[in-house]
Amino acid sequence: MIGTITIIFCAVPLLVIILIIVLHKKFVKRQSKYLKHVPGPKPNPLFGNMLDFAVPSHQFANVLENYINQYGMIFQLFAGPLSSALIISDEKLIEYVLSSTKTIEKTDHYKYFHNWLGTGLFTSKGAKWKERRRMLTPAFHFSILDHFLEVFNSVSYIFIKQLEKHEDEDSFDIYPLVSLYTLDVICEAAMGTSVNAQTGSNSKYVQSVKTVCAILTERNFSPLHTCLYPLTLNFYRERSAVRVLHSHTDAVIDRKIEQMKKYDEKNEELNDSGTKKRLAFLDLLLKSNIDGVPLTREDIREEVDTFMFAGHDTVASAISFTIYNLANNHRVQQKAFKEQIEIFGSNKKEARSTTEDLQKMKYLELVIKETLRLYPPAPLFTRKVTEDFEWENSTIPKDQYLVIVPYMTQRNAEYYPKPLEFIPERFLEIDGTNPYRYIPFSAGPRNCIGQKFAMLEMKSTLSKVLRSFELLPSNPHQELKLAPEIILVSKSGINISLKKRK
Ligand code: HEM
Repeated sequence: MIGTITIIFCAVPLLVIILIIVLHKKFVKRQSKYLKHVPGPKPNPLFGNMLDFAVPSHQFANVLENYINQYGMIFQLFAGPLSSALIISDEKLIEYVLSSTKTIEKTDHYKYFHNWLGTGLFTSKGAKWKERRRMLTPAFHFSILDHFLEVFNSVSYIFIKQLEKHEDEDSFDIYPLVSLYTLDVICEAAMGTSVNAQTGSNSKYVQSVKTVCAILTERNFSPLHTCLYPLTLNFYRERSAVRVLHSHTDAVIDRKIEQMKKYDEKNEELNDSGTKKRLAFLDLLLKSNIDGVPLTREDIREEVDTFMFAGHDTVASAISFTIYNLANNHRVQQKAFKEQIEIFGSNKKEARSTTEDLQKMKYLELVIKETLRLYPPAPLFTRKVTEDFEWENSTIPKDQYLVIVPYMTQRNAEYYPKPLEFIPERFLEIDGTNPYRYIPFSAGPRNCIGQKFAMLEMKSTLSKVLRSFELLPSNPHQELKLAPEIILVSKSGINISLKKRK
């Protein structure tokens, strides 16, 4: 009896492994038929090339760099026995992929976001994505974004107070503070309410956002991410955090609907005290419709939640790395500070930026652009091929996964001389080059809808920081350990030091 059980226990896994190896061989044969001119490392029958990524996440970029040195800017990796992806940092193929309707769909990895975001703009596809994109584009028009300046100005006031607590410390990690700040900004902008993330008074909501973002990152890099996920502790932690997030958003929507009922069309731009009302994306969503049909409560919630996710850690990463670069490049900081003095005068540390002020910050814009080149907040993103297409003697087949890697493209010495040096002025001289070598906000029809909002937020925040503090390198100096997770982060923190300006 025991002998029979032992045989079954040994035979079943063995058969499964043999089956996987046979299927893998067939899959590799199919791939090499289509992608015969695409190089790449030989895959292991059970793990593909994933064993090379069994290193801490801050070493992923080195693994990719070694591959690029060996195989070039388009190569194939196997993400397991039966799944392959083309890893692309070549500007011409990026241009094709981001412009073509044959590659507009996102991969199945975006399904991980469905529990929280449903199928809002970031995760939807096909006709639903098209309708939503058309409906939401006016909400990001420059004239409407003007309303958000007031949000940036008032929330950054608290941010500066939080930074003052770290004055004269030799070294502190600025990222967690910036991340709470951008969460406050996006909550006010998306929902028109404050969660006071910086001062900690609505910590249940804030904690749930942080929990879900951390679990999503882990899930993207864990082998337990697919069918085994419901057996993990994270599954239950995510479920309970998402419940908190949804009930918060629902309550805000209900309150907004009640408020809107109170005001007639004539008064709707005014609040209780008769002053101009702050506009939130939610106000616009409540007035939106598709072909005359208003959005349902669930439709609205998924878009508000989408902005919450897409619009907070991306901007936090960008602002933190820009502050780091300013702190570590004295010449650049001096030039950026001089520009601020020219706009505001020398005794206007607390002055609120107007649209005209922000337009004048040309050098600060170059500093931000150069930061997004070296430290793109979305270091890679993926697409799925929906129809075969030809590329340099290969057929890229339907269902093929494509991984676009701005982090590598934007550090390529062929595209950017002295690629690892921080030189904002390089953006004064790049006219005429292929725009697809610079894609921190992606490009084409599925690019970042929040790009202008993000640029305004970054400029207005950094202007305030530059006018309030001299930014200094941390002491002792701490190397960044860059990890291209969903968002680009530094595993060793983004450490700087601050001195209050007189
Ligand atoms: C520095 C800040 C930001 C960066 C670098 C950034 C980058 C990106 C990138 C690379 C994509 C394409 C992702 C993909 O294809 O999977 C994207 C999409 C998107 N972003 Fe941003 N983003 C930023 C800020 C924002 C903000 C502030 C918002 C909202 C207020 C936002 C909302 C979105 C949405 C909704 C999408 C999906 C668009 C679609 O699929 O049609 N982003 N972003």
